[in-house]
Amino acid sequence: MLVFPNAKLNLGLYVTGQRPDGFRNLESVFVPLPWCDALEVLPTPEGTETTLALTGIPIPGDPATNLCRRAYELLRADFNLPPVQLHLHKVVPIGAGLGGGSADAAFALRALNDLFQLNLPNEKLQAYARQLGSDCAFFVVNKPVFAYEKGDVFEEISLDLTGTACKVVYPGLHISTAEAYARVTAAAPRHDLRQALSQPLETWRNTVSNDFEDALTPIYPVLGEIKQQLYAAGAAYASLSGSGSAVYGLFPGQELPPKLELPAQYLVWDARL
Ligand SMILES: C[C@@](CO)(OP(=O)(O)O)[C@H](O)COP(=O)(O)OP(=O)(O)OC[C@H]1O[C@@H](n2ccc(N)nc2=O)[C@H](O)[C@@H]1O
Ligand SMILES: Nc1ncnc2c1ncn2[C@@H]1O[C@H](COP(=O)(O)OP(=O)(O)O)[C@@H](O)[C@H]1O
Repeated sequence: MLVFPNAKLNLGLYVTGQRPDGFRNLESVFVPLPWCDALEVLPTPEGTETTLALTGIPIPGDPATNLCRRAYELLRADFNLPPVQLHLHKVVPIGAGLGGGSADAAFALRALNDLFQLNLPNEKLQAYARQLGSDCAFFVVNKPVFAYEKGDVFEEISLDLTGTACKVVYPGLHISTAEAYARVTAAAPRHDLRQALSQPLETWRNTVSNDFEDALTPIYPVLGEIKQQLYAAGAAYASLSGSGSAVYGLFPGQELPPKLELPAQYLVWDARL
C-alpha cells in the first residue's frame, strides 16, 4: 500500500496556558498542505523482521524511533500484526512547523488499519495518534479544523482555501518544537481565530498572528525577512507555520505565487492549495 502523507499549515496560533501534564494549551487552525512524503507499507512473511527503509531528506535521530515505526509498534501491541516492510521517502522538511513527522505517523496508522482490515474508526485512530504526538491526530481526518487543548482536540471549521496560490519557504533552520514552546509566554488569545478567519483573507494580516513568530523572530531575524519578502511580492497574508522555521504566503487570485530571490539552499514549495 502506497500513501502520501501531506504537511499542514497553521493559520494563527495562540499559546493560551500551561497544563498540569507539562504541555501547553493552544488555539490554532490547521489546514492540509499538499506537500507530501511517500510511505509504502507491505506485509512480509511471518518469521521475517519488520524493516524501515529511509530515502530522501535525512531524518535526524535513531531510525528505531522513527514515527512510522512507532505507529506500527503501537498497533502491533494491540492487534498482533504480522511483520511489515516500511519505506518512507522524506520530502517535507523536518523541524519546519509543517507537521511532516506527525503526518507520517498518522498515515502509517491509517495504512495499517486499511491493509490489515482492523476497521478502527477515526476516533480510535485519533486516540492512537495522540500517543505519538500532539499534532498527529489532525492527519487522521485531514480537513481544516480549529484545534485546541494540546492541539489534539478539534472543532470543524468551514474554511475553504482550495485553489489559493501558496508559497512556503523553509530557510533550513531546524527549530525544535520544545525549544520554541519554552520561548513563549502563555496568554489569553488576542482574537477569536474562528471569527477572524471567517473575514476576508486580506484582513487576516491585522488579526491573525502566531505567538511563536513573535517569540522566535528576534532570535532568528531571517524569519521576519522572509515574511517581508512575501508581503513585498504581493502576499495577502504571510506567517510562520507552527513553531517554524517554514514561513508561508497566500496569494489569492493568482495562478501561482511570484518568484522570489532566495538563497539557493532554501527549500521552496510553490503551488495552489
Ligand atoms: C507547535 C505545533 C503547532 O501545530 O506544531 P509544529 O510546529 O511542531 O509543527 C504543535 O503544537 C507541536 O506538536 P508536535 O510536534 O506533535 O509536538 P509533540 O511531539 O507532542 O511535543 C513536542 C514538545 O513540544 C512541547 N509541546 C507540544 C505541544 C503542546 N501542546 N505543548 C507543548 O508544550 C512539549 O515540550 C513537547 O515535549
Ligand atoms: N518520519 C519522520 N519524519 C520527520 N521527523 C521525524 C520522523 N520520525 C521522527 N521524527 C523526529 O521528529 C522531529 C520533527 O518532526 P516534524 O514533524 O518533521 O517537525 P515539526 O515538529 O517542526 O512539524 C525530528 O526531530 C525527527 O527526528
